Amino acid sequence: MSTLDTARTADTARTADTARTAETAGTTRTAETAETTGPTRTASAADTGARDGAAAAEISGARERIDALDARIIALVRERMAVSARVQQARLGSGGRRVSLSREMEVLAHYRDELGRPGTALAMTLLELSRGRA
Ligand SMILES: O=C(O)C(=O)C[C@]1(C(=O)O)C=C[C@@H](O)C=C1
Repeated sequence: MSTLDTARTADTARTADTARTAETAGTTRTAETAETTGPTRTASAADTGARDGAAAAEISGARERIDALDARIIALVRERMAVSARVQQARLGSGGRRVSLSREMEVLAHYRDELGRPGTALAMTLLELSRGRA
């Protein structure tokens, strides 16, 4: 099995797991419930940088949502890498090249138009990951 195949198999399993986890987090755990459903303790001011308990609880809840969003983003990045690998294999298998510079310019322009200059950097990182040279 090639490295890409192995990566894809792992990706598929991880994507499904992460999607389920994110879904559960999104539907059952909100900023309001996070502090009461936490494992053993509520957020302290020291953990969050907040100066009172209410702010600490709000920050703690928001951080749980951010963690859930990050898990979904990472799953999507892995899914993107798997789809990109298929495109590259199809092109290489037909005698073409791994890289399509004109398509990369389109992807970069899309992210720049949506997110500005940092969007270009983000797209470059995604392309680097997707080309398998990270
Ligand atoms: O769209 C393609 O032709 C791809 O190969 C996918 C992709 C990408 O990840 O977006 C990856 C490599 C190419 O250089 C261009 C784009």
